Amino acid sequence: MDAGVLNLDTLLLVQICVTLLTTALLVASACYTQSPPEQRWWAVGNVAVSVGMTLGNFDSVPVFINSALSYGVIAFGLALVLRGLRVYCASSLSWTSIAIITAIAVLVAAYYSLGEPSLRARLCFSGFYFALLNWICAAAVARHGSWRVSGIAVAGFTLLGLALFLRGLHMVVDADPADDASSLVIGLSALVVPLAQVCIAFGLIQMVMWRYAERLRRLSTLDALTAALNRAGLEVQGKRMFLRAQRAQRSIAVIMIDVDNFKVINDSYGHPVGDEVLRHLARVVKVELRPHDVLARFGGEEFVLVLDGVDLASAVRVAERVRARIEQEAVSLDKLTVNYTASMGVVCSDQHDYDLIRLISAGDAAMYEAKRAGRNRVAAG
Ligand SMILES: Nc1nc2c(ncn2[C@@H]2O[C@H](COP(=O)(O)OP(=O)(O)OP(=O)(O)O)[C@@H](O)[C@H]2O)c(=O)[nH]1
Repeated sequence: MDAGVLNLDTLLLVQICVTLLTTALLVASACYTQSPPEQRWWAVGNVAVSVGMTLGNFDSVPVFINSALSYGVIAFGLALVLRGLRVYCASSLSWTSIAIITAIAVLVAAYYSLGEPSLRARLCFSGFYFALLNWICAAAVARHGSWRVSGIAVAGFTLLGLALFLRGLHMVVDADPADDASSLVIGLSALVVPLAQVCIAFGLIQMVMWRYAERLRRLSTLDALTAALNRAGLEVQGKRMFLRAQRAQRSIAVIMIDVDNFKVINDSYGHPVGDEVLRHLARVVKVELRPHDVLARFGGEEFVLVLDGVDLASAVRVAERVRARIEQEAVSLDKLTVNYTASMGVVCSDQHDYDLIRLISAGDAAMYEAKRAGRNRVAAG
């Protein structure tokens, strides 16, 4: 296939249009008021790459501008994209590193355009250098998180790097750098580059959307006041825990916790203090939790604690520890100090089978037993 069939000028135009479109896509999504910082780096980085590519395609401007300056701006843009990726991966890229990445591009391109002019050397360098930067971007994302989330972006950066690398390699091997139009490799890479750019833009937006959806999903299962699970979260995680425990024939215990005379606390000190009591209770219980245990706010001032692989006697000991800590620790808010207590009902799958709903209602009954017996105590059911 002759590269002329691919019409190099048209492909170049397509490449610039796609760069502008993907830039617009990234800028538009970054304009959303709560856009994460990485998205803004990607948008600014893409703008810089677009500007650099446009500068590089002006034949009428001095050679320093269409080589050194345009290469510098493209490298700067890629470094900003890399910074965004590092921010996404909870890390960063210093301004010194960004300056070094940019300076290398400017200096080498300036050397081959002003010092020792060589179009071939300049094109080789740009192919290899930009390929390397894209592969560093691919590696930064690939190391972090799952392929389902970042696979498209990694593929895009890898593909773009490969197209640029082949372009550079082609210049080393046999091309006449002044005669791009006759080269199949150049034509094909001009076709692959916009494809990879679209891949990268969609991949980056997908990464952010996925994280956003994850955050919403997590928030929808959490109680906003105490950060314990809410009932929806308990249903999902509790069921999973029960299935795991049943399969492994492990006992599972449920502790129902209810603040004593909470209405009196609210009425005497006000709702903000009542809220602080609930937050305090959740904090105290969380200290006792192992990573796979679950705490949920069941309603008002009632909490459920599900302990995996724990028998009734051990669960009673945990409940007793939590009860004692609650009794000892005072809650302070706005110069007010309040002491409160809680009653607890403890039940275990050994006595009541592997059924979350049944265990919760049996635990509730045991907890009311504790209330009837005088509150501030633990009752086993
Ligand atoms: N501050 C605050 N109060 C809440 C919240 N949810 C429910 N309540 C209050 O919790 C109180 C529960 O009162 P009751 O059901 O009578 O229970 P109690 O006073 O703790 O009495 P016993 O359980 O018998 O010890 C009610 O006054 C509700 O308004 C909340 O999120 N914050």
